[in-house]
Amino acid sequence: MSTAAIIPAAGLGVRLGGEAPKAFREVGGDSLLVHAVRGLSAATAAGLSCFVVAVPPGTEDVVRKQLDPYVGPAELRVVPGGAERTDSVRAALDLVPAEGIDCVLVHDAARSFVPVDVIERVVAAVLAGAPAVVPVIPVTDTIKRVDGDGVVVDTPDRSALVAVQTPQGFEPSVLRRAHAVEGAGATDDAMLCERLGVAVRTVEGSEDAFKVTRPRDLLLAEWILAERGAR
Ligand SMILES: Nc1ccn([C@@H]2O[C@H](COP(=O)(O)OP(=O)(O)OP(=O)(O)O)[C@@H](O)[C@H]2O)c(=O)n1
Ligand SMILES: C[C@](O)(CO)[C@H](O)COP(=O)(O)O
Repeated sequence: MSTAAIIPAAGLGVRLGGEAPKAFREVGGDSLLVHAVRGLSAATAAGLSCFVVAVPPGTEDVVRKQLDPYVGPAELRVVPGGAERTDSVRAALDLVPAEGIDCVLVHDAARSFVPVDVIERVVAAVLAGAPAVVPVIPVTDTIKRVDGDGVVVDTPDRSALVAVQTPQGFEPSVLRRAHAVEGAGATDDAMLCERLGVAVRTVEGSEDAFKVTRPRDLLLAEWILAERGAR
């Protein structure tokens, strides 16, 4: 059994702010990207044999050196990312080995602290036959749909809503088919599969798999590291 991990890490992090691209921002002395790669590597039951990381163009050599100590025996490939997340994933997918891979994970560098059990659940579900798998957590706010003027249209039944995280897992040919079609407006890879009519299965995610998006998320990241260190 062999898994490849695509890590889109080419975003600028406009909402986070700061000088460096988001994946290079440090928490506890390591970049968010290093935390993400270390997390995936720790999921030994996932059988990771290859990492393909999409990075801001021009940073490929620096990233290769930075990540090399954390990938263990797995192969490391680094590619320049694209304008949108979907473009970065597609560029990385082109470098996933064509043979011998049973599962492809797509994992945001910005979801740097995903617990091992979430990663392993996603891979296990793909290996059990699900073509596409996403980790999810319940929505805790009441969600409303609004029109262009900000007026509430309706309130969807919250029990049928979930928040979607990464890593998302795919049977390799399904992900390739999904990315072969126009990806405009897709904010995750499962959405591309949905457009093909592929059934996307959910597994339990974790609050620790939150996406570092805004400055206060860095405080949560520091807290998670401190809590894990204290265990
Ligand atoms: N062109 C892009 C845009 C995003 N990403 C990656 O996709 C993940 C999720 O994206 P998001 O958190 O939205 O990151 P940014 O696009 O960097 O954030 P912002 O929208 O605030 O600029 C991140 O790991 C980010 O690096 C990417 O590889 N290529
Ligand atoms: C892929 C993702 O993290 C799943 O929640 C999310 O869709 C990324 O969205 P963003 O618009 O790039 O923040």
